[in-house]
Amino acid sequence: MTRPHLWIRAEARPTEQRVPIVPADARRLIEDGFTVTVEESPTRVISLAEYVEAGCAVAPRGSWVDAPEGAVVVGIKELPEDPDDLAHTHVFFAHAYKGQEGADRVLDRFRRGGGELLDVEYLTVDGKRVVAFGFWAGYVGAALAVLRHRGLLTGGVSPMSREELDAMLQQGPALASGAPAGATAEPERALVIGSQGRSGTGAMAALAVAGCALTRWDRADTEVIDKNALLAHDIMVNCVASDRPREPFLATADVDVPRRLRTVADVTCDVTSEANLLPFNTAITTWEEPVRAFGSVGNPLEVIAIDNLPSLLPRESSESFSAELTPLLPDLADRQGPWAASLEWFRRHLR
Ligand SMILES: NC(=O)c1ccc[n+]([C@@H]2O[C@H](COP(=O)([O-])OP(=O)(O)OC[C@H]3O[C@@H](n4cnc5c(N)ncnc54)[C@H](O)[C@@H]3O)[C@@H](O)[C@H]2O)c1
Repeated sequence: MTRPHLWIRAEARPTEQRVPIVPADARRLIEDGFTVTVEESPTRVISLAEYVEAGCAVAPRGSWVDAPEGAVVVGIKELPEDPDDLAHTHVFFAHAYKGQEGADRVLDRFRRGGGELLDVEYLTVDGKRVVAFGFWAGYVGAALAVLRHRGLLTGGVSPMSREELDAMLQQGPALASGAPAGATAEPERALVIGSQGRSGTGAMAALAVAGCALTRWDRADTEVIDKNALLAHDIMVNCVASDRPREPFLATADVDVPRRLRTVADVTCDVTSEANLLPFNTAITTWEEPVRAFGSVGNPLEVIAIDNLPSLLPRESSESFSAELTPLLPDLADRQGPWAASLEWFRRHLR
């Protein structure tokens, strides 16, 4: 069976520490007959030595442009601006099929160079995505909401390890001011909407580590939205994959009513979409300024809507992404299964 040469490129973004294939999986692929080359990278969370130990060849950063014909270049986020023409097969998240900014230029680069895009977002089986970062997105989003609620998130955020994050979560809920000595703090009430999905599962896991009292809602629980029940939580995490407009979970009018709810993590980040289920917020927040406040000073509703949450836990995100991608790679040479589905999207958009 043909095994293509996999070329793990260095990520172009200076803040991106993730990698699509981790050394343990690279080793398995090499044992299975693949050749794996890994580029040097100043940002990757995993050291080059671990790849060398696994049997990978090493190449300079950005040398994929001269990779042998037939090599498949694997990355996570966007390619660098150069070169103009893309001649290889590339596996990454290109965000090129929904009219996104810069999408035409990406497709033009493939058109001119004769290369091929196998976008990870479109690797599907029976229409369902098979490689995604959802779990860790939900985990980090929920964790940041808890830390904010406890007064432990006051500035920007940057990539960290799960151990660091969990250690902060395990400090437990803050005691109310004026509480008597020896009193124990009540766990925060936290609601996850979309709790059965990938990010919802991750959110539930982080909230459990934090010791919160959990409520989980999925589709059946939001057919009729019990607004009073929703507002009686301290923390809400929105993990819903929503593709059409419907009754919002929280409307602008809900921001100014008396409510217990104070902190929202919008993992979904559909902030500019007509499917936005939290329409009082129309912009993402950032690593530098993760929190935006709505409502009055005495009754704020604080929202965290960071759209690159998995990059904040680069090692765990890389490991789970690699675990999902690696079993698909034996079908890559023949463009079978999910590869055929992704290739079909590319061909349709290249016309
Ligand atoms: N912020 C980030 O960094 C980041 C990273 C990854 C994914 N995401 C986004 O998070 C969202 C969820 O992704 P996922 O991988 O967890 O999706 P998923 O398909 O695994 O899960 C979505 C869940 O939402 C539920 N759901 C759908 N409509 C609902 C409704 N009206 N009420 C209640 N539940 C409903 C589904 O039943 C499912 O359980 C997507 O919009 C995705 O783009 C954001």
